[in-house]
Amino acid sequence: MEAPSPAPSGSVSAADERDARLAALLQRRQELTESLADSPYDFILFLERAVVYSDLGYPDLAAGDAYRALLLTDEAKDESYEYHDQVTEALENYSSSNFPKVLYHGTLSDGAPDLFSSQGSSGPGMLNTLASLAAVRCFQILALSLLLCGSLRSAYEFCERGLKAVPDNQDLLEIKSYIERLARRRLQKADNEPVQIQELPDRGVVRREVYPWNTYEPDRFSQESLSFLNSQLAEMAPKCEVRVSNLPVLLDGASSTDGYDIIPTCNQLGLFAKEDIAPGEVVLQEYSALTANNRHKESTCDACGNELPPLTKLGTQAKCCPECDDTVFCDEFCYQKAQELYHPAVCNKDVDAIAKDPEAKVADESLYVLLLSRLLAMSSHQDIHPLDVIAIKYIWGDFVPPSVNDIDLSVNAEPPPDWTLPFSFKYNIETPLHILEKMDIDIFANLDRYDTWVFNTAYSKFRGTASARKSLRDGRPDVAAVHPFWCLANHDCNPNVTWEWGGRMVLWARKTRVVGHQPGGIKAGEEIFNHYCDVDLDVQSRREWAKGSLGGWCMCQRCRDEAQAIGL
Ligand SMILES: C[S@@+](CC[C@H](N)C(=O)[O-])C[C@H]1O[C@@H](n2cnc3c(N)ncnc32)[C@H](O)[C@@H]1O
Repeated sequence: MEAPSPAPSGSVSAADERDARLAALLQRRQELTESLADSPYDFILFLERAVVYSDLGYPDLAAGDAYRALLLTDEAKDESYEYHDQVTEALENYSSSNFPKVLYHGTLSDGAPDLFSSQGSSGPGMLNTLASLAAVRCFQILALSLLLCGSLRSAYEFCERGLKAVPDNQDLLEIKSYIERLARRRLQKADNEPVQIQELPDRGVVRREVYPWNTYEPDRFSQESLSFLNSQLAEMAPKCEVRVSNLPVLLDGASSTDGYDIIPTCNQLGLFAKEDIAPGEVVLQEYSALTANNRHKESTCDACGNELPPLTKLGTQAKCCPECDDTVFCDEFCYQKAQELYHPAVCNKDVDAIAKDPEAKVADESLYVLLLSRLLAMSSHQDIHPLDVIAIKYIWGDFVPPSVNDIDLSVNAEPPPDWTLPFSFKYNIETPLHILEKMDIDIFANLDRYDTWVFNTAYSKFRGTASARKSLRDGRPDVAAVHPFWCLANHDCNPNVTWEWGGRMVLWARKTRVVGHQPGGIKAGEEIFNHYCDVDLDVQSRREWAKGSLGGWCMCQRCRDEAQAIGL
């Protein structure tokens, strides 16, 4: 075999071509985002950006844009709708001689030619033609993108809605058969067995990353970030400080490195003792209003998530919001915190029932979307970008580099294993937009704050850091919270602290350590190690658990020693 000849100088390698294509797509995305800031009701721009997202390999973001475009096509068709006039104005420059290229996609009107030809090529007729064609394009992008994200039931529903308008549309028919094929494979059904829509899985996974255009992530290791975090920490944990911690790289599964003296490590943040802390002493006490409760009309504080105080003969210290009686707080402190941080954005806005009392199988999802809802209320009330809300700004979302997430874009490709952010049309796109609309936020004109990628970034930060409490009645998770300082403490299966969440999240120095029942207490300079799992479990169970919750095989000293001792 001949050795490959070196590429002639000046020739472009495949990698260079790929990089150039990526750069051009990112540039186009930026331009379209800026155009949308100027003309937020132009559904053609949303569709164009959806296509760019698809080409970049972000089908979830493509679905988000196609869905906003679809909502705007409805606005265009009905004069009585809220944004009808704005859509009409935004689209007045399109005409039959300046027809949007994004609508030249196959024969969008297959099976229903009259639907489009009879509507006209100027004025309101033109608007209707554009809206009808764009709606079909939206259905195609939604169906295909949601299929790629694994949200099969929603993909199928959009296919069906599209086929109702254009029954012979080839793209939609093909996508429908792909969905059925994939569903049969996932449900382990034979090729000819019918698939019922209700049985289609709707939960998939998408990329979990700092998007290339996300300028909101701080450099968490910079002196500026550390100083800010430590100024905030001073009151809740006076004997601790935030520092860079060197942690083992988590592995995907069993490895032979348990006995090694040196294992691969990476830098993250962690909490450290600045002074000696005595056994049993409180290490940290943190208040958070980034909480969620998925039971409608439950007796918990709207702000901190704690059980409301009981009614005594002298009454109760609980306090209702004077404007919306259904919202109750533990006491004056929680009421004032809510007023300061989020409540005016949702007061009397009819958001209370959204995502409440869910079926058991989506109890977790409902808590995450309710945490997002609280974050959106904080962002709106504090008039800042959601990713600048202090409660999440410095949280690391266990992101992986965008290059690791790149995909094969063919319809037959499975999501690659590195996609780890749970996704569904309902919780990542539809419900957040519904919540914003209830809060009287214009979901088109405020795209810079409330774009789909912003929701995904917030979800990445919640997953892995939110703590949940289970109901004593039925064991379902019904209250959740994010405590951004508590969650800076890393995990160890021989922890030196333990935690409890009531109205505050509290960390205590353990009186006795798990390994060898050594006395507790933490020396100045030592790292604070919390436990994310039940440390009484055996090493195998702890490591299985850690794969889901910590992000990989736990490599703490106790796990490595115990695994080596039993020859795992
Ligand atoms: C709740 S955060 C802890 C704070 C985090 N280190 C930071 O920089 O913000 C949980 C993440 O920290 C890392 N982590 C925590 N404990 C660890 C350990 N014992 N070994 C390796 N990584 C750990 C994992 O990446 C995990 O997903």
